[in-house]
Amino acid sequence: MYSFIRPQLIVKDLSLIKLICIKDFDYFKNRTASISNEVKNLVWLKDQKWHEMRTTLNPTFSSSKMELMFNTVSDCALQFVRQFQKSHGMVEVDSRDVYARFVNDSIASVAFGINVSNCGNEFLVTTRSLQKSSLGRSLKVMGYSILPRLMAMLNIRIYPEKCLDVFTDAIKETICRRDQNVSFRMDMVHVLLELRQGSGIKDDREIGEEFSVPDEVLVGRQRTVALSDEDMVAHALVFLTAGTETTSTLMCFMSHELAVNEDVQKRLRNEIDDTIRRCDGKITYEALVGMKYLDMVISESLRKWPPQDKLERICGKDYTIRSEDGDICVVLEKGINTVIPVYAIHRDPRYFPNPEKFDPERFSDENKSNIVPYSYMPFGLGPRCCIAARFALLEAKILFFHLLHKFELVPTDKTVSFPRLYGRTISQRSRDSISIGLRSRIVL
Ligand code: HEM
Repeated sequence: MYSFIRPQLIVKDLSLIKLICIKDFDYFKNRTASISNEVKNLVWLKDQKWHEMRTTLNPTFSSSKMELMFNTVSDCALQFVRQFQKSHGMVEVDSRDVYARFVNDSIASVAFGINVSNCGNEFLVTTRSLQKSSLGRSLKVMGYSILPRLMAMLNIRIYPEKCLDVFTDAIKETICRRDQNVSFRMDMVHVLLELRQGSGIKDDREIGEEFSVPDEVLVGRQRTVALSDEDMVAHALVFLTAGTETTSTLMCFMSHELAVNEDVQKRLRNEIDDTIRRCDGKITYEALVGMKYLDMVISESLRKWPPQDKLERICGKDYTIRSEDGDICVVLEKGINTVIPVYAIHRDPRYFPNPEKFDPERFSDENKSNIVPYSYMPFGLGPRCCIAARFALLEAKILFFHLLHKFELVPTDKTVSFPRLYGRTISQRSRDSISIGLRSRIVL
């Protein structure tokens, strides 16, 4: 999209990728998604401010916070599964649509503290309108990334004011209720409120149990800035926009792979049945994160269908890359856009033999050490990697746990063998609707 404005360099060399994303981070600025503290216009934070905000927000997504949010997300997943249990026989669903609804509900629930099914349609309709891509909005986002000051001076808004009012009212109402102790729930609003009040920050356990979570998520744990109510609205909105399409895309493609790979689905269902038996019928957080095959299936879905198909970094200063013996390899000029083609690397047979095959075994304990460093990056790399990787994995794991406990996923007449992708969207989306049949299981 930006290639006609900035020269682009497509980087496939893994050592160069490491350099751009991790090592020489100061030279390479992020290009796409970012945390923002400006609710009206999605202004990317400048480096120092970004760093302060990122270290402030990191604890929101630590493993210990995920454990605390587990019940809230699990309730959303159970509610989602129950709606299909009401129908008899096989239910055919357009998975893109139903997962988008689930992810919306769960992020609304944890980031805005509201129960979508109780709060009427307005929130949902507004969220949908926010997520519809339009040329006008893409141009505004582009304008903000190129000329942020001018765009702000002209008071050009990325989101319609009415739409922002709905979100602002929703979160302010929740903050008010929580401040007055009218309601309590362990969710992102609660963690953000703790940050605002300066309590509960010390973070503790940071275990990268899940294979897909990049270690760099652990970068910087110090809280450095105080949050205002306005900041909280902005963050909730960024979480909603950054987290919905990516996570529902993962769920969509994972469903497809499970429906067409019966053996994988059967093995996963056996793991689910064993786990629920061991937990006396009620899944716990420890049991969920201990499910190895579930983690392997999700990791392989993210390998074959990475929801964000490329990473982008702009070179912030003229930069010379030298080989180990000092020879000049590449000279990058300030302003060049380096693009890391995640999708292409994930399907490169040098790193993932037989890449079209959906094979969770690549991520088994025995095999995962063979994965070449920097060849697998569904959540990005380095200090700018996805802040909420753990939350996204939690949502996907708990959803598939409850879904496969009650249903078999089967192909329908409309299921295509090889979903085609849109070429020009930010996250990887299927051009064909991904139709899945949900056939009730007899659970003993
Ligand atoms: C399967 C689901 C998801 C995938 C595959 C994904 C992927 C990514 C990627 C590739 C990046 C850019 C990393 C880089 O440039 O190195 C990113 C950034 C980001 N993601 Fe995610 N994401 C997912 C879910 C979520 C969720 C659920 C949320 C929020 C609740 C979220 C919030 C963010 C934010 C705020 C950033 C910007 C971080 C920063 O600027 O420091 N993502 N994500």
